[in-house]
Amino acid sequence: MANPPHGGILKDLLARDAPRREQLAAEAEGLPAIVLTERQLCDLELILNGGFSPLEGFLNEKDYNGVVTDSRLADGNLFSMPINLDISRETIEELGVKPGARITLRDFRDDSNLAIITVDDVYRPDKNKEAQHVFGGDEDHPAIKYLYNTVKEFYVGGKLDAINRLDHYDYVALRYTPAELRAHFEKLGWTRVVAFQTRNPMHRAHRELTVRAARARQANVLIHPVVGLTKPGDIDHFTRVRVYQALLPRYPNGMAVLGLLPLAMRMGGPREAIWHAIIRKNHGATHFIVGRDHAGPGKNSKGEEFYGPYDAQYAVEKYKDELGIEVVPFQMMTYLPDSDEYRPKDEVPTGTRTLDISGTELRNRLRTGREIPEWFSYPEVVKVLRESHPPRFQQGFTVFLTGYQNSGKDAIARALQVTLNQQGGRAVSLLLGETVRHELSSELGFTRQDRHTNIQRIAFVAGELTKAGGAVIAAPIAPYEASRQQARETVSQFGSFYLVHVATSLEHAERTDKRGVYAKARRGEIKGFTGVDDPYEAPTKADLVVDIEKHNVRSIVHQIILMLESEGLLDKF
Ligand SMILES: Nc1ncnc2c1ncn2[C@@H]1O[C@H](COP(=O)(O)OS(=O)(=O)O)[C@@H](OP(=O)(O)O)[C@H]1O
Repeated sequence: MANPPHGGILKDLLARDAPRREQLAAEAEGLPAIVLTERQLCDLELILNGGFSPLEGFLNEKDYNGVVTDSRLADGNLFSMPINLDISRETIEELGVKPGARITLRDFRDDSNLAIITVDDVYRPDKNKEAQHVFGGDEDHPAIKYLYNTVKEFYVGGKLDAINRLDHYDYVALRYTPAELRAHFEKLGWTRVVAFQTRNPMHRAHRELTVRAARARQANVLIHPVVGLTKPGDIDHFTRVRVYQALLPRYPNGMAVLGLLPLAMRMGGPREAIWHAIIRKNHGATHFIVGRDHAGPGKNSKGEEFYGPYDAQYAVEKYKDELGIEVVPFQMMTYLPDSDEYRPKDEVPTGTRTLDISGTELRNRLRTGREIPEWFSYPEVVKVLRESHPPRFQQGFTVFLTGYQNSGKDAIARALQVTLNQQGGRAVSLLLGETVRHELSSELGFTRQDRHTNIQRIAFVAGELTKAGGAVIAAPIAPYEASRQQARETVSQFGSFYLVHVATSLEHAERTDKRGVYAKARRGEIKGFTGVDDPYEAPTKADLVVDIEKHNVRSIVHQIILMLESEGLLDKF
């Protein structure tokens, strides 16, 4: 038998309401609807499937206050994380959200009606109190930032009627609801299950740790990674799930199961650890591993940790008896090269040589293509990570040239395109101002707003091509600093961005203008022309500044190539 759920009954609302499904679905069509955010959707999924048992809906004020202050629902049950449906004043007024009202909860991805909430109350939370009690109050904390910047002013409490389960299209077979996981354990004859929470790729240390935990308790292992929302900057869940799948055969046959958890993490350290334990208990696990700095958000702007390294372990220890899931605390695992084994840090005799590779170091090695040793990870795991993190010479990049019309930027861009084509290895895309104006921005003029829009369109396309591993050369005038900065931010999400200022003087550009565009502008036939009667804001933070009066196109292209080479982008093909 799997572990009984928190509160005694698994609140599988989907199963409970299945007999009334058609009736509820018809009712939902005629009700006002709230379209849920991504975080709310994650929360809803775990309310509907019983992952958050004993919750049957979003917290009303009484439950919320209890959870915030004492980690307890009004009925006394332990629950450490407030689960709220936040809503703006406008939505309240527009939809008539008031006690007794029934409101449909809708999925923003496909407009499907997922549930109906019967409003218990609508209340304004004390966000300062929530920030302080639940997350520790540090304003750099990501959940506190989210609370102040994104969470709406009011919370709606109320129980739910379930209509549809959320549709997923990735790794569907691995997304077990608590009931499904319980049935699976039952089928396997597992009675003792150690759950392992993770939002990172798993390597040898994690495999050793989970096997050790299971061995000591004669249990099996549930690898239960979060695939909902994790910390920004984490490796995406698609890659991670492929990693877990690659790792699974490294466990003794039949020892471990992989199940995905659609949780929206808050990085709430101690509070989050208790919540995680409750969720795992609901999924049937009997044991739960809590490591160092469990669900911690890293460091604040002053470089300090938000929580003590073992605060999460102390917190779950405190509620051990009523949690009803045995918490397995563990220290960091470290590698002992002389005996070729992993051990928890506190079990390493003093003076013994140890080796570790930090997450940052791993990312560096992936980026540069440097070796990742077998003592650290399995080749099949490394292969998956390398596919998602190609070394620099396979990554995309954007070279963004800016300067006056006829500054030479177009000639440089064309010559650079040819040079990169000669090098091979990447598709090269050329986005000349002229081409973009024709193909993407033909309805735009040259007002500040239109020019900004034009540059952001270029940035969008450059970002997508960079993501796909291409080399992008863009060469609009791009006269405004703010537009260029925003373009840099857009592209940098996907790869390197280099701003090259073609700082040829206006006099030179105008004097050598064979097309007579400047002359037209001077005669007033073109209005608001850059350099004539519209400003060009010279970049303050260009990666390279070149000038066609000082160097010819060939040597400028060479300078750009040397810059790309020094970044490892042209290393080897
Ligand atoms: N008012 C005004 N100001 C600047 N440029 C003008 C203007 N009107 C038309 N053109 C012609 O448009 C081309 C430059 O467009 P860009 O997209 O590079 O400009 S911007 O970055 O959006 O500011 C560039 O075309 P080409 O000369 O063919 O490159 C300009 O000559």
